[in-house]
Parts: sequence; structure tokens; C-alpha cells
Amino acid sequence: MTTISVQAAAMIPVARPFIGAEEEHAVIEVLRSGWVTQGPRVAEFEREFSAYIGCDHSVAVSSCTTALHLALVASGIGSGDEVICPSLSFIATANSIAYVGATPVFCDIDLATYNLDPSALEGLITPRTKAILVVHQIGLSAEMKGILVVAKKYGLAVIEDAACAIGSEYEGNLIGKPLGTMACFSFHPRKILTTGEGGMITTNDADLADKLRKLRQHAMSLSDVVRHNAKQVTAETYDEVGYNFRMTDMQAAMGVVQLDRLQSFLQRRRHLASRYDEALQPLPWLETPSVPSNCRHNYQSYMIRLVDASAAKRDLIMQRLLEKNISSRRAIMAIHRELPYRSEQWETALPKTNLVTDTALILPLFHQMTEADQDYIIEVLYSIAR
Ligand SMILES: C[C@H]1O[C@H](OP(=O)(O)OP(=O)(O)OC[C@H]2O[C@@H](n3cnc4c(=O)[nH]c(N)nc43)[C@H](O)[C@@H]2O)[C@@H](O)[C@@H](O)[C@@H]1N
Ligand SMILES: O=C(O)CCC(=O)C(=O)O
Repeated sequence: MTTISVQAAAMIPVARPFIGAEEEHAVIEVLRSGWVTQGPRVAEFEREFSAYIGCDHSVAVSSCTTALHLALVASGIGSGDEVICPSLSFIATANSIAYVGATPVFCDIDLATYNLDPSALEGLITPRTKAILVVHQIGLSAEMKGILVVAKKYGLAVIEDAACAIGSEYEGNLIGKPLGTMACFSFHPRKILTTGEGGMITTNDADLADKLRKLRQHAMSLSDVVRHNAKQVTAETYDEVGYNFRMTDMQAAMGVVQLDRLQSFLQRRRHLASRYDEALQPLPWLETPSVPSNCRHNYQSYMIRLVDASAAKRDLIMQRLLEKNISSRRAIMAIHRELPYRSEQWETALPKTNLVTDTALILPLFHQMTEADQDYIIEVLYSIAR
């Protein structure tokens, strides 16, 4: 048996945001400006985000979780309603449905893409179904055509959880040029573009955008900016229950700089992903990601799936990697296994979700990861195989 001659000098993290001097300067400028939340930098970030995505409106909020929550509120979804979503997703997907008093109904996935299986949707629709919350998991677009056909047939809203999908494409368009009513993005540090925390809702519907802008700021009738600039004494009213989901100008200033870097982030990730693909494809005990020809992946995460494995075996491999200073993560969680959503019904209804959550793992992938680090990770995986 060959042993690995070198040990990584320091832990290789699963992810690391790239934050440079330009972000520092941009944030300091905001701090010195005297306007620090939902001000000019937020408006600028929204404009630049719309220009990049090619959508009409972008509404910045405090996270993707609050973006999803607000999108459901603005869609009029509430108590007694059902929303179909995958269980193979971060818990925020289902939590956003629970926040509005609706019930998440979990749909199984397509094993090739780890996204909602359009052919499994119809069996879940009841008279209470109001929407489909589609996730573009780890940055790969869901098969939107099939999903939109079902949504149209039953008159359901389609909201896209694009938390991980900035820069990803479906049929030649960037995700976020909404195919449904709204798409929601995350700028959490585990995402490709980060503002610390932060989120964005994109839409082509002007009324919806107005509603979102109002609701994110306590539903006040006149914004603080309008009142600040008013030449006459003025007061706002609060005609419905709103939320405090504002993004700060420090976050937005960082976002503007990160958006400038996005092409280079995407290029680097795609390059490293193709290196993983090439090196790992010969290993018969794992499957590398498969990308349908009508999609372009951003590789927010690089996830491999172990063939003929169990959760215990996967965890053992993760432990071996950790002992070699390589951080990995279990696959995407299965929401239906967490206490607030757990039931026998879901455990038996979602076999593909169960298989992926038990047998996949996420390998390190980040902008500054060197090819030498990546070669080391590959070498360790080969040694585990032996
Ligand atoms: C369930 C989660 O799934 C995905 O994350 P994950 O479980 O694969 O990985 P996490 O443990 O959240 O990733 C955290 C890693 O991301 C890097 N990182 C760098 N900076 C940060 C930070 O500020 N916060 C967090 N949480 N992570 C940060 C570090 O390498 C850290 O170990 C993401 O989609 C997360 O947003 C989601 N919460
Ligand atoms: O809280 C987390 O770990 C991630 C949630 C997220 O991505 C968001 O709400 O923007």
C-alpha cells in the first residue's frame, strides 16, 4: 500500500470567502459616510445586480432566508396552504414556509441533478397547494421546464430558492432572470459572492417589487430616505404588518465589489471543478457531478456521491480526510429528518433524498485553493480507495 508522503501543512477548509482590500475600503467609506442601512449603496447594489442578472427589479434583504420568507408573504401564502419543496435542502427552505403558517410538502429528487423531480410533483398536489419552492441545489439549475408545466396546469406560484445559484445558467439565461415569479439569492459566507449575511430577491413584476420594498421596511408608507430628504414636515403610516429585513450599506458596498469579482470567481471554480472531474472520474467507487446539457453549473459546492455506500462509510471517509487536514461536509441535509419536520411518512416517501443525504460528500472548493492543494486532496482520495 502506498502512503502519502506529504501532509497538508494547514487544514484545507471546505470553503473560504475571497475578501480583499477593495471590500475593506468600500466598507470604511460607508462607515465614514453617515448613512449605514438601506441607503445609497444598497440602491447601487440592487441596480448592479439587476444589470448583471438581466432582470427588471432586485430587492436587497438581510439574508436568503428572509428573502424566501418575504417572497412567500408577498405571494399571499399563509395558514392552511401547502408549498411543495425538496427535502434535500438547507432547513431555511422549509422554515420560510413554516414562518408564514403554511406546510412544506416534500418532493423527491432526480438522482442525476439532486434537484426536484418534475415527474414526482403532480402526485403531491392537493386543493391546498399554492406554490412550488424550487431549489437550484449547490448551484445547479433544477429542470424548470417540467416544473413550470405542472405549475401552470394547477395555477401554482413558482418561487426559486437560488441561494447557491449566482452565475449559474439554465437554457442560456442566468438563474434569477425569473422563470417563476421571484428568485431569492444568498450572500452568506459559504456562498460564492458574500456580504457577510445578505440576500436578494429578483423579479420582473414592478408591483411585486414595490410590495417587497415596503414589506422589508416595516411596511412604512414613506421610506426613511424620502423623509430624510423632505423639505416639508411629513410622517409615514404603517398600514400592514411589515418586517425588518433591511440590508446594511456596509454589506451592499461589499456586494458591489464582490459582483465585480464574480466572473473571476466563476472561472476559477469551473476550472477547479473540471480538474476534480478529470481526476476523480476513474474512481469506480464514486460519482462526480453530472450537468445536463441545458445547464451551466457555478460549483458553489463540488459534491461527489459514493456508490454502494452507507452513511457510516461516508462518515469514515470524511474522518480519514479530516485526519489528513482536509475538511469536507456531509451532502446536503434532508430536512425531513430534522425534528420540526420529522415523520415516518417522509422517511419512506423520499428514497432518493435519503440515499443522497447519506452517501454524498462535499469536497473543498474555493477561489484561493491552489492546484497543489487540490492534487493533495485527490491523492488522499486515491489512497483511501486503496
Ligand atoms: C447547511 C449549510 O449548507 C451549506 O454549508 P455546509 O454545511 O456545506 O458548510 P458550513 O459548515 O456551513 O460551511 C462553513 C465553512 O465555510 C467557511 N466559512 C468562512 N467564513 C465563514 C463564516 O463566516 N461563517 C460560516 N458558517 N462559514 C464560513 C469555513 O470553511 C467553514 O468551515 C451552505 O449552504 C450553508 O449556507 C448552509 N447553512
Ligand atoms: O444560515 C445559514 O447557514 C445559511 C442561510 C443562508 O444562506 C441565508 O439565509 O442567506
